[in-house]
Amino acid sequence: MSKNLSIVNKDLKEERDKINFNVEEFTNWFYGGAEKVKEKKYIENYFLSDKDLNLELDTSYLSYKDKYEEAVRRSIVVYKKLYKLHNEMGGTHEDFVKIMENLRFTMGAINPEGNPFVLHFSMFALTIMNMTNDEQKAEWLPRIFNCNILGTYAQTELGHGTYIQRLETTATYDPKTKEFTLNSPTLTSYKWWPGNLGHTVDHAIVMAQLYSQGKCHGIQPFIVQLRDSETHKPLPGIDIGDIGNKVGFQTVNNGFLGFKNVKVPYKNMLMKNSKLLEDGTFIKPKNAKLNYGTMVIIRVHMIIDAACRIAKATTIALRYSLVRRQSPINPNEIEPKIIEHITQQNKIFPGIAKAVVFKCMADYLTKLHLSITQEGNTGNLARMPELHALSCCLKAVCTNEDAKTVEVCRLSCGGHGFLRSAGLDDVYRNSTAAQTYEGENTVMLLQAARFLIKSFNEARNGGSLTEGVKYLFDFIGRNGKREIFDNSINGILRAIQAAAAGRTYIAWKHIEDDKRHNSIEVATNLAGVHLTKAAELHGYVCLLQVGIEEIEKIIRNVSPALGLVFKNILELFAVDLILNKIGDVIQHVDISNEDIEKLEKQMETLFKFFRTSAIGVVDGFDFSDPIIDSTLGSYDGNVYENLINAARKSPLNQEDVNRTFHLYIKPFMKSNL
Ligand SMILES: CCCCCCCC/C=C\CCCCCCCCCCCCCC(=O)SCCNC(=O)CCNC(=O)[C@H](O)C(C)(C)COP(=O)(O)OP(=O)(O)OC[C@H]1O[C@@H](n2cnc3c(N)ncnc32)[C@H](O)[C@@H]1OP(=O)(O)O
Ligand SMILES: Cc1cc2nc3c(=O)[nH]c(=O)nc-3n(C[C@H](O)[C@H](O)[C@H](O)COP(=O)(O)OP(=O)(O)OC[C@H]3O[C@@H](n4cnc5c(N)ncnc54)[C@H](O)[C@@H]3O)c2cc1C
Repeated sequence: MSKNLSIVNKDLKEERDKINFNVEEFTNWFYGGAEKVKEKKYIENYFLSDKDLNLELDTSYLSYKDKYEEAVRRSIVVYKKLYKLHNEMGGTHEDFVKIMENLRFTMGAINPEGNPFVLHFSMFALTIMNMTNDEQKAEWLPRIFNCNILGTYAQTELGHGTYIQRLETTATYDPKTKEFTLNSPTLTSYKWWPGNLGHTVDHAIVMAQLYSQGKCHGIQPFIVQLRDSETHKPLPGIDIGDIGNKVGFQTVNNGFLGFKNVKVPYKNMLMKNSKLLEDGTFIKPKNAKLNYGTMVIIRVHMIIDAACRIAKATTIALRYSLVRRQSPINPNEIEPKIIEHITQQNKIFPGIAKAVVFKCMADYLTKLHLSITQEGNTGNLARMPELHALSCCLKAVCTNEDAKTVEVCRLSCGGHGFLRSAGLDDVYRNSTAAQTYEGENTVMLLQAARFLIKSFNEARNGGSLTEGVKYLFDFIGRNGKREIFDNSINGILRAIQAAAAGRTYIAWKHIEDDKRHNSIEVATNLAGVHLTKAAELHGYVCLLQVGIEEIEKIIRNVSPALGLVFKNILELFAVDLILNKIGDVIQHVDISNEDIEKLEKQMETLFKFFRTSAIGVVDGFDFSDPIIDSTLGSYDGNVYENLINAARKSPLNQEDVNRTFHLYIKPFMKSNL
């Protein structure tokens, strides 16, 4: 399934013949074991081989409306099959999640501009699973699971996305009727952005300010029916629609929603955390931020999405760079594969390393999330802020890197990279959307910085710190002296830690100085640029630290040949990182010009070693051709044939003379102006 049967381009074959490790072993690591790879391939093939999907149709040429309708049609084909497969597998919840997780990437090939049901199968279902009491679970989960109702997560409004405390939608409780009345009191209170809301779903989790007994109790989640179950017409008092064309996500059907005196029964307020008694008495949750839980889960999931987008983009860029020839390096020699230009290696190899390190981080964060959630279920919420800060920080750093890397990959494919058929445009659009949704990245970094500043104060006062920020103690312990650089992987980690701690100190000092003339909030705002830089550096510390720990474990468990590749990848990530952050490092680390030159030389040596392994690693990401969906990145490397074949499918090429010639061009040419 994953390899097509055409003859492989000879340059690419020659590269593959030189691979000196077992690609399958790498694939098994990337997907969590041979069994999981088998499962992934089976699920992929199960869906993608279905002729009813009509994947031959290039939806990018369709109109906005036709794109949406085709996306809905294809999704229904997929979801019907999903339920069939789920039954065949045994029908457990774990089976369902297994299929969903594999389907995430397959879905990208089926609906490249987004899935009109994604919110139902993620945020809507997860919110009901995690924020309801037992009765509510019993009422809603079967209907959600069977898709008798379809839902989304409606939080963001026209006026507020970031500062959710100031959302304006109101839900006013009347104990006499035991109902809430939902209203959108202003234009800016209209819900705006929720995925699948426009014309697809009939229910939503609505985040609204709860008013009871004359008081506002902050934002709470409500499950609200929006459309009639038979006719799909908006229910009375509901003003709903699609928000229109966007930079990407064209078929996600993001919508707007206004309420005018919409009645919602008492039982529809999600009551796992906050509670409202029938008489209208409000009972606060143990931690008000528990209502932000679904966002945390999705931020954790977004790290693996970023890793996979980078993996896909680098696969395309590298395969293309191994078959494209241009510009002789020695004037009298034949034109080399463009990968021989060292600048091309510099564009692509660090990206491949990032995909691997981000995957390590995604695994780590998923385990951490599970363990902190289990603690939470026993009533221990102590580590919630740590998870919140870490997930915000890494969501921002990984999606920023993702968007940057995908764009560099596009540039590395020259002109052909600008073609839609190269397959990089949808990846880029999804990457850049991820920089904004689930928390705008600057805002996410500022949340992480809050945690850093708190930890810094804790460290100064001799308190205790969580594992991930213990490096702040080292900085304080050095008492103003700089960290001495040593050119080992741990030396690089210590240098990045020193830079992160140093920048945290600068931000902290900025706040302390400004506090003398301003409120703490104003002082914090004035230190904002330093705070975001500190949080970003902290994100890189986490990535490198987890990368080192995880890759050391991996090396102990894989063959020596693959172990060397992992070592090479880790060093590539580390050296690329320190060279990119050298300005911050110089400020806080005793590093000489010779050290920097050595690092630059080391990078060249690392490239040389990675030159032969790179194709094995990207093949090991194991994207099948339908998933890679790229004229430049297919397994066979027949890029020129692919390009001309794709061009011939342009709707304009289906006739040799377009009617505009007779309608406009010819009369214009004959008019003598
Ligand atoms: C059919 C059934 C199927 C079921 C199967 C399910 C299986 C699923 C399998 C896989 C699913 C994965 C699928 C993944 C695909 C996902 C695709 C998604 C597509 C797109 C979705 C996009 C969705 C959205 O965008 S939704 C909207 C998101 N909105 C935001 O992110 C808003 C950002 N703003 C905020 O989060 C907050 O406003 C804030 C955190 C920035 C600030 O909040 P605040 O004002 O209330 O706080 P303060 O600034 O006053 O105080 C900060 C204080 O609070 C602490 N804090 C904040 N948040 C938390 C938290 N979450 N936990 C703990 N603590 C928190 C913080 O630490 C600060 O503490 P201090 O001590 O410093 O005060
Ligand atoms: C593709 C996509 C899908 C989405 N899907 C959903 C969905 O399903 N459900 C849903 O509810 N929402 C959804 N959203 C909304 C999304 O979560 C918000 O757009 C996002 O949280 C950012 O909020 P905002 O639009 O209010 O930006 P703003 O907060 O207005 O940001 C504008 C600028 O102001 C800056 N800024 C704002 N506050 C601060 C601050 N405190 N400090 C410093 N700078 C600040 C930001 O950094 C940014 O540069 C989606 C958005 C997109 C793009």
